[in-house]
Amino acid sequence: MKRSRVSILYAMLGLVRPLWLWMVCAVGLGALGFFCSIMITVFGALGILKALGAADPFSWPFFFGMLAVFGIGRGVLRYGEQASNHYIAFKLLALIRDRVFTALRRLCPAKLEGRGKGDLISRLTSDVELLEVFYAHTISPILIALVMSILMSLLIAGLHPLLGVYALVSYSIVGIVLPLLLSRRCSDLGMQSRQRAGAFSSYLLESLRGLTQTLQYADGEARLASIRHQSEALSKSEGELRIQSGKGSALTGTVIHTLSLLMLGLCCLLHQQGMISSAGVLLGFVTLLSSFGPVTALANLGVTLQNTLASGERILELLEEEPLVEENREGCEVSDEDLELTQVSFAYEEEQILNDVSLQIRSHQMTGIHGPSGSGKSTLLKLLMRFWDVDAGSVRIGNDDVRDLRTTALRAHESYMTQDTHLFHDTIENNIRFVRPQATHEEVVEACRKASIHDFILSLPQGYATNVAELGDSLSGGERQRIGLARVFLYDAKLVLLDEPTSNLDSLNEAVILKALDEEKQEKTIVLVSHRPSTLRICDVCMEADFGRKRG
Ligand SMILES: Nc1ncnc2c1ncn2[C@@H]1O[C@H](COP(=O)(O)OP(=O)(O)OP(=O)(O)O)[C@@H](O)[C@H]1O
Repeated sequence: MKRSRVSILYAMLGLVRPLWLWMVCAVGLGALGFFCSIMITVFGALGILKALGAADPFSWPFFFGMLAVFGIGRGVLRYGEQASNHYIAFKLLALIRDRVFTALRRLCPAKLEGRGKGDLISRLTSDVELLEVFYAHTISPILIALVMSILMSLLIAGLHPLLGVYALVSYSIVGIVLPLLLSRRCSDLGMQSRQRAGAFSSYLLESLRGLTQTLQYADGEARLASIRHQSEALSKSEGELRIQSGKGSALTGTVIHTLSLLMLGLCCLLHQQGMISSAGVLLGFVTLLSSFGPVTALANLGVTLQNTLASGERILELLEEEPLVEENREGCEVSDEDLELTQVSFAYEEEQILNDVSLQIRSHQMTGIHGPSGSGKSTLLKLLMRFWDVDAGSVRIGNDDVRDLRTTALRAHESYMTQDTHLFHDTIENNIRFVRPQATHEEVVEACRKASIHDFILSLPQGYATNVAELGDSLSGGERQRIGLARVFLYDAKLVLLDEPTSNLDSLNEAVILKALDEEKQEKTIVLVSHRPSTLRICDVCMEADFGRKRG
């Protein structure tokens, strides 16, 4: 659902509430800074009038003193404004990143499984970065422009009320009408550019991951052509945004100078009517001309705001996305009893994978599951982990539906080894220990012996301290699989779910691992999915995965 720009702005502004004092500070310092800068020009005009003998409002020492005060004040105040704005912006970016990571934890794994990882990375990095523009360079300029427009209109009205009204209208044209006009002209460009950047990151990441496949099947040219095409499309939408931005600046400059010239004409007219002095003509003209700074900042926002709002929308989408599986924080503890599926039906969108399945898995036994590829064996394990919720029927441990169990208790009770073992950029030991950070080195070694990976680790240059990044992709599928198994042994959960734990192993390593599993099965409930008869042989019971899959 595409949300309105107002609602995005409202949601983004809501985040600033806890930092409102800093915002007041930024606006106050910014407005004073602009005031100093305008006064430098106004005092310059007064100095010219004094030099020409047309007016003598102050002495020369006072004149130069004030110029120095305004000059130095402008610099110091601008620094203070920028410091406050950036304090707000970076505090908020940290808060937003924290919220995004919390949202990802909530959505994981069901909502993230099919999602482009590059797009997620682009949301987490460049989209969040772009919000810096909003928090540091958008909110306070709007407020500063408002304060300064009122203040300067009142000051100019001191010369003649009509001039004050004209100044207010001029500020409104530059600060409100122009930004609205410019932002409308490139309304969809910002979103299009952010979406293209996300899709491009996804494609690049995917291409890097599949580099060996691409090389083997000579798909390089086609990939390169697609990368070129996407890169050109992205440059095109960014280029169009930049063109709009250039056109916007040109239009703003023209409008400001036209309004200033009209002001000069109006001042001359009032002077002819005897309503203002000749000094008033120069002062009115110079004051208006030099005071467009705050509203010009807004005119330029018209284009950049589109990009910022597009980023804001992509982040809000992620923050507000409803998880498929709601975490249970107050449910009951998990009992070490039989598992039971009663009339379970489950589909990934249209793909019906389990259809009215009822089965029982006895505790303290090893249950083997085999069956054709795609029949839903891994899906069954994920339902036992409650990575997804069933569409109909129930998954129970003892008397409790898994939906009623406290999710953290369920995770502590279960250990799930997937078909791919992901290794983090860390030492081999830490890659195993992270499942139980308080485990001793001896416990890690013991788990590795059970997983038949201890001798291999010792053969590495730095043994357990070897960083997997140093090994690059050189770890074989079987070695990765055994590291995954070592994690399972170290985690020591009551319910162990193993998805093809031996598919990449030679029979010697398979035998060591099966022996270790066999020794543990008295105290644990083990569910083992495998295509290998040699692995299934050690199971107490074996069942065929006949789950009634239907194609949508
Ligand atoms: N996150 C998902 N979204 C949509 N479809 C999915 C998802 N995960 C799996 N599937 C589909 O569900 C079907 C069953 O997958 P599952 O991994 O459970 O089969 P399996 O029996 O374990 O297969 P294998 O023996 O090949 O590992 C497959 O067709 C798969 O494409």
